[in-house]
Amino acid sequence: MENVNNFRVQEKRYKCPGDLVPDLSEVLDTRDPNSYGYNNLQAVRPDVFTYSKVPGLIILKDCVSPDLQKYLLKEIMFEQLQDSKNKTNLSPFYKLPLETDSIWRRYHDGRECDLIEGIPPTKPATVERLIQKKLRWVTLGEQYDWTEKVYPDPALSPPFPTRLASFVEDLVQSYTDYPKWKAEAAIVNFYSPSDTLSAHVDRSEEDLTLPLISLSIGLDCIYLIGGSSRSEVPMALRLHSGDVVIMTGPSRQAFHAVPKILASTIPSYLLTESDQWNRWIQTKRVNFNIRQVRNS
Ligand SMILES: O=C(O)CCC(=O)C(=O)O
Ligand SMILES: [Fe+2]
Repeated sequence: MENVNNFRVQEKRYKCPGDLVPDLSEVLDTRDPNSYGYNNLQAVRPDVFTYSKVPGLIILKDCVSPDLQKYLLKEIMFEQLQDSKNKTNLSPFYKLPLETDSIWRRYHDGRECDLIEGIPPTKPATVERLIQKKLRWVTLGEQYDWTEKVYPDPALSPPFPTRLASFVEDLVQSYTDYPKWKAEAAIVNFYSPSDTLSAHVDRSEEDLTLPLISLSIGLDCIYLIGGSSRSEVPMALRLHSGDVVIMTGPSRQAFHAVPKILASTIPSYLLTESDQWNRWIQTKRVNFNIRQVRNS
């Protein structure tokens, strides 16, 4: 049965519209010792787990403090998003205002009804719609060229945010065999409850054995990770705000996907800011996917 797409079967099982909740009875949850597969977790240290069926995967539960989570979200929304060197999925389609007039700042200042001009044939859209629905990713540091499928000249790229870099570099140093690993590029993914990310392997970096870091803030999600082919049945893992996953060893080149974002799971510590902020984060999962691009 080598060519049965077992990954697809599991994606379909968890994918469901908006606020609906799929059957979670076969989802591993590091916060619930009674959850499916919990007995296959090995605790390397308290709150640091490996999982026998996905060799190389390291799960760091609750690894990002609430203060650091808020700092990282603000760094992205207020600082990185206003820099035209950081590409977003909106960049080719809208005339995005930048710096202190950025779409986030307008949203945050109560100007969510402002219309942002589209680049023809794209029609204009409100700040509200761009921030709440259409913004799906922004890239940091070395900017991947999705058309040419390359990382362009590093000399032209904006600097990688320093606090994010040092935080994840310390994690890679502590938990993997790659002490010199450097955070050079990141894609920050924004998901609402109806958004998904389909099965893929990240293959654009020069050395595909170097670890890849995935840091999650906001709503919980179901993360699927399998093996080197789509025929392998993936494990389903519930990720919470503050969790980090390190894909190293064989898991670095394993198929993975996000078939479901779980509505109404926002931790209360993320809801202590302005009304606009709270209204935004309440329906978002923000994932920082961080890579070393160059062969050192
Ligand atoms: O959102 C996630 O947890 C995964 C994102 C991902 O796999 C990617 O950006 O390549
Ligand atoms: Fe990925």
